[in-house]
Amino acid sequence: MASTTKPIFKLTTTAASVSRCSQPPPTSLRSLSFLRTAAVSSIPIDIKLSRSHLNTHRSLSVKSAIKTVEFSTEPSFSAASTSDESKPTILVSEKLGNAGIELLKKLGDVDCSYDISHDDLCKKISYCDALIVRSGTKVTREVFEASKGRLKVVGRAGVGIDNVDLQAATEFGCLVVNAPTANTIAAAEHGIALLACMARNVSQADASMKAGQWQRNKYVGVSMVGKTLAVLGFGKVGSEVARRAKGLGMHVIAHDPYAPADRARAIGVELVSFDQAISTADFISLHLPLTPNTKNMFNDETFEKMKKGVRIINVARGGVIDEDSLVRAIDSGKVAQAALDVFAEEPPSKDCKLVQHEKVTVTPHLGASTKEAQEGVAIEIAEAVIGALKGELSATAVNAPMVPPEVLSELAPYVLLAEKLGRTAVQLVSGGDGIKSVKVVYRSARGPDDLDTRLLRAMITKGIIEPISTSYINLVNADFIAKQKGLRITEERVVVDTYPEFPIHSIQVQISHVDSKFASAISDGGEISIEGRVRYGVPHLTRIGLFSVDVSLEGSLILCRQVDQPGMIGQVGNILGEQNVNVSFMSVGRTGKRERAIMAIGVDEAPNKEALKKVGEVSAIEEFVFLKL
Ligand SMILES: NC(=O)C1=CN([C@@H]2O[C@H](COP(=O)(O)OP(=O)(O)OC[C@H]3O[C@@H](n4cnc5c(N)ncnc54)[C@H](O)[C@@H]3O)[C@@H](O)[C@H]2O)C=CC1
Ligand SMILES: O=C(O)C(=O)COP(=O)(O)O
Repeated sequence: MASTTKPIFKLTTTAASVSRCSQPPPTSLRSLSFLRTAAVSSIPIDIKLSRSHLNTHRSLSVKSAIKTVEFSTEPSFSAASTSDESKPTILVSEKLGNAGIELLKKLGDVDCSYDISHDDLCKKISYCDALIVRSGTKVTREVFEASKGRLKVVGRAGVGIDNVDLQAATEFGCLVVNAPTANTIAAAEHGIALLACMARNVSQADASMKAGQWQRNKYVGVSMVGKTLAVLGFGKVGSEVARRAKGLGMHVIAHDPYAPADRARAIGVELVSFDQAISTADFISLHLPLTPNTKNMFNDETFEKMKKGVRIINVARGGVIDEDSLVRAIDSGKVAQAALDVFAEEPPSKDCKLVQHEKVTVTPHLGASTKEAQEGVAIEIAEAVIGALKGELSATAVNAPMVPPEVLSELAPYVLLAEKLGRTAVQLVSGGDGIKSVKVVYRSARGPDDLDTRLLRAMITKGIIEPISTSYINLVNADFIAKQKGLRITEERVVVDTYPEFPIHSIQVQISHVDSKFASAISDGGEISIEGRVRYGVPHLTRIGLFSVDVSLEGSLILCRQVDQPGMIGQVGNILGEQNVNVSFMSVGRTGKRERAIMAIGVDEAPNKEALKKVGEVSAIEEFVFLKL
């Protein structure tokens, strides 16, 4: 079993045509919006651009993380690869619909180890690239640790992700995706089923008849029509419950601080405060996620505020109710009945008082369990996991920014520029107290609200941190790792008068409070400052400190500062040529004729020490630095 796969961040794209002018006119940008299928998940980047403007169909492959000092790249998994070795292993730990399993099988080896123990999960996980769970599997920090960095994605085949340690997932750079829509109706229908069942004592009467009784007087119920139902958590399930309850003739109110008022209005539901909701309702139906805020939200104090004889339905999460408090509230008569699909601990203990209570109707977490919902969820999660494994950014990512495909396609060339700038800037640092403060300035014709820079910031962070650490950084963990390392990244957006079709004109990276091994990279403010732009779809370095240059950020780079004079390019070129080092780009920026100049030389091969020594010995060269991009 190959265990060498690493998180990937992969953008795969083909340029139909690219203009050769330095700033392609707006029309050619449209042909540059070639990244429709650009995909992002994690590192390293592998970008392939077909440069058809050269009419050679030469494939330009930019492997970003391959030449750094402390960071070696093991073969990265690519879903496009056909070799079995690179097939991902997908562990499915709970029953998943067949349609989803079939989809997964097309991509990788699927191991259906249903109801696997936690210990066995920890043993298996280091061979798995993806894990698919429902609510029964606890994906703890231990699981991520045991995965040893191989696990790239956890797919939650359903909505609630309270059984996944999101913080640990993020720290380990593991994407978590869920399937948030396919079981909404099933859960709402189950909520309504429990509501009606409870109001009319269906389960109790059924059990009594099966025990040979005929107790018509004992099981007189209450009517629903005209009663007030408070929906707590007016999200997908909550609003579908509300819609159905309206159909039953109920007066529906809801509490949800984040719910849009127009959705409530459209369904005919009044949004009210928490206290108003719980104190006026005859029935309360819970549809909140389990979070630190909602844990034990229903406790002695909240039950006290409720109307005497209230009835409670919980199809959300057991943990939002303090179960001992609920038992007390039922026994005191404050709560007349409860209907519960979910429990703080699942399955609950055999002697769980709520399960045994005659005023409580229970089901074993069946909210999502309809054939239709399970097939839907299976397909939804399989597609999300497959996308993530292929390197696409998921629309249902739970612990990473969701970048819409159209934004992603626009930003793709700038993503590479961002990482290269970060990588270049960090190599210019020679000392100081470590890198603590980085400022990124985006120059763009677009207003600040029209530019989503999270992806770029993540890649700059990756470029800065990876060469100086052993961490693998991707969109999921970039902000976390930066924070952990005490790295403060601030962003500034400057509106410039240029083509608005281009999302970004230039990106500038400044590192302050550090010394530089190349003094010319220090700008007026005393910080290391470099700037870059995308030209012909390729990242270019356009400024170092106070000097303008124009050199493609590919391969390696030699930066020399010299007194501007004839013959310099020839001298350095000869030294490199003697060592068979191919020069790909050369650019000179100077403060004025015969004054200080910076020569930026792009080289395909890394020059050996002897060549670099000779470059340093050229008398007019005052300082130089060699950077691996
Ligand atoms: N029993 C079962 O089998 C199923 C249970 N569920 C659970 O149902 C719950 C709701 O699921 P969805 O509607 O799909 O999620 P959702 O995310 O669409 O809705 C949750 C709503 O709760 C609101 N909310 C969050 N904190 C709140 C607070 N403190 N007070 C009031 N409202 C708050 C949010 O603003 C959101 O609108 C989740 O806990 C989910 O896990 C969902 C499907 C099946
Ligand atoms: O989607 C949810 O939040 C659910 O609670 C459904 O859970 P399940 O997938 O049936 O274990």
